[in-house]
Amino acid sequence: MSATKKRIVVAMSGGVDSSVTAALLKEQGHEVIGMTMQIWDYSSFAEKNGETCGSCCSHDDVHDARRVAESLDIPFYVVNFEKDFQRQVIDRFCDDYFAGRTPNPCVLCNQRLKFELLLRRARELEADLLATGHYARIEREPEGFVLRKGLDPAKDQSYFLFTLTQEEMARVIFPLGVMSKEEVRAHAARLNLRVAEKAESQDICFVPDGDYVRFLEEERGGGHMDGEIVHVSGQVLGRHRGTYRYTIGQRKGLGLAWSEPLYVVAIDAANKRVVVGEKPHLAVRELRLREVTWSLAAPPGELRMACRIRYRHHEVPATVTPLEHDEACVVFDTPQNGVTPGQAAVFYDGYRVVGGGWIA
Ligand SMILES: Nc1ncnc2c1ncn2[C@@H]1O[C@H](COP(=O)(O)OP(=O)(O)OP(=O)(O)O)[C@@H](O)[C@H]1O
Repeated sequence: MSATKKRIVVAMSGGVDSSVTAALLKEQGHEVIGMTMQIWDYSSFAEKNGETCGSCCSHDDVHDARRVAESLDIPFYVVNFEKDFQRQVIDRFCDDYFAGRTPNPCVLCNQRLKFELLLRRARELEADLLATGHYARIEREPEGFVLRKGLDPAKDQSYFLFTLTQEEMARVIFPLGVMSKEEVRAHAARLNLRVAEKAESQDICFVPDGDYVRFLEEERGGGHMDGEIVHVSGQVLGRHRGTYRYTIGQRKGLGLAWSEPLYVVAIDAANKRVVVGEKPHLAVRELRLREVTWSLAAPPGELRMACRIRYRHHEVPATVTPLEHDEACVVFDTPQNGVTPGQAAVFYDGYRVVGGGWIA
């Protein structure tokens, strides 16, 4: 194989982005191999609910990915990671909700499945690289690999990728990171890919109808997290049917009569309490992170950075101090609403991802 021609495994979901990724790499003359992870038994959902609905792990999508691979005339493999997905993503998703947190399963799926297990499979096939259709960029700088935001601000997915290590970044490419979604769709049309008009995938692929409460109760049963709704002053205002039904900042569906609008400001799962307060009670100046990872080495002391506390949050200036045991403390210049345990906080220096961790 020539120096520039590489063997590249493309993680194919059946969607537009990864299909275009595979097609462009093939067009550039690389040896491309398609690989799809079967991560969740979609048929059980469809059976229970009598529905059809595409998501990143449905059988329809495996079928679509296979069809695209056939049209590109590339080898195609399906790897069954259902057990790993259950253990590493779904179980933690449920654990988080039942512990009063609001999880972000996409980060874990990237970390544990795509860039650990799938990357390992790619290496077993002696591939030089693993490519995905993520909108982010990996660049090599003198001090090491650097993860950067995708150029299209509306599509940037760097937030979901903050856990990438140097070893992983050396073996992963994101060819779409320099493109806009329109450009990608135009490539799909030009390359005659039949997924060109396919809809975007769902937020949480294993909850295709968005009813995560039903999903949790099917997984773990309901009725054991019922308790009181309490005002920050200590006054009991009512009862709820499970702490996992609530998330920080939630205003709707509380069913409380009060002179001012009330928001969920804390979820105390140990005592099965949902704590509510007026809007000013949502503001948080400081938070603690656990399982913090840094793109390069952990900085020796505090750093000024821009911090994003959920995917659709505009990053805000903060001081981040690394602590022992992979923890960190973040102090915002201006208090932020909606600081939610279980979500990821990601630090940026301009376009560059410096690190991130899980809000404790
Ligand atoms: N089941 C899967 N098997 C293999 N790779 C996957 C799978 N799901 C997602 N990916 C990879 O991760 C990337 C990002 O996934 P995400 O769920 O964000 O999809 P997306 O942005 O809608 O992309 P696509 O249009 O390719 O579905 C995909 O482009 C693809 O490379």
